[in-house]
Amino acid sequence: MKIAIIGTGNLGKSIAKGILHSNGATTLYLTKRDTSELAPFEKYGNVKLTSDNIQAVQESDIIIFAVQPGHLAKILEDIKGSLTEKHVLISTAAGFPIQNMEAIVGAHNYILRAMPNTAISVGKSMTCICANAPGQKRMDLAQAIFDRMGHTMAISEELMQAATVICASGIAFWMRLVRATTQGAIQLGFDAKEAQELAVHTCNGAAGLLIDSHSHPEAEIDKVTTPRGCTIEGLNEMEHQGLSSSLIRGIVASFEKINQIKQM
Ligand SMILES: NC(=O)C1=CN([C@@H]2O[C@H](COP(=O)(O)OP(=O)(O)OC[C@H]3O[C@@H](n4cnc5c(N)ncnc54)[C@H](O)[C@@H]3O)[C@@H](O)[C@H]2O)C=CC1
Ligand SMILES: O=C(O)[C@@H]1CCC=N1
Repeated sequence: MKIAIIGTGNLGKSIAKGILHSNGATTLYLTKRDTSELAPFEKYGNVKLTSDNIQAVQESDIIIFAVQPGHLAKILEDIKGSLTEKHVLISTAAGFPIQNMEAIVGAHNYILRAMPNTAISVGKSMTCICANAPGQKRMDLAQAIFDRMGHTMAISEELMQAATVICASGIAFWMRLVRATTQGAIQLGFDAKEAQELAVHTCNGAAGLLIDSHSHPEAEIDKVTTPRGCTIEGLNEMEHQGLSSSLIRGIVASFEKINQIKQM
């Protein structure tokens, strides 16, 4: 599989690492206006670095656009003359609708949007994907690529903004919860390194319980909460302080913001 990542910044580098660690590409083009920062990728034999987007497109089958939304239209204009029927276009640009891509390159192309998160670099991204009508024929291919780097879900485009908040911004939200747990553990006597280890692996275990058993969080909570015990005491105090409410309000605020700053 010949893949190009157009615009290898924060997310593009994470995707590149995920593809390389999952052996997901025979050739991987990474483009950036100044490629010097991408030098660490040169150690991989199948990686080619270039600032020439047209060359990367011509020599690849799957094109992943990981540029800021404001740069995408110009790049699509630049490369549209090099597109052939083999190309599958996948954009990660938040808030740049498929319709706008179609208006530039043509609605006959396979056009998809993917919203991975930065955990793609360690093969654990939650990636939501949607496609235009022709692109539906390439959904399986796109899901196969991103499934190698985590978990995927096909969604309708109208939910892409919500998916961005829950999955992409969600990494930051979960990090803050882990940090708060770590701070609590330090207050209880663990050193910072131990505290983070405890927090991270407990978080991983909680997610693992839900992923493997498909059970409901409250069912797992019921198994832990001894009547008159310490867990329910802590949980109820967290809720008195607004834990669930603050998370939900934060998610809604994030969603309102993304709808203000993005086009769709
Ligand atoms: N899923 C996620 O977790 C996240 C997604 N995003 C979305 O992903 C996209 C990329 O975000 P970041 O990686 O944070 O941005 P970034 O600014 O770090 O990376 C974009 C890269 O594109 C390069 N670039 C700009 N114009 C170019 C051109 N003409 N040719 C080649 N390269 C060019 C820039 O030099 C830069 O390195 C954005 O649309 C953003 O909305 C952003 C952050 C997180
Ligand atoms: O914070 C943001 O606006 C971008 C989109 C999703 C993650 N980062």
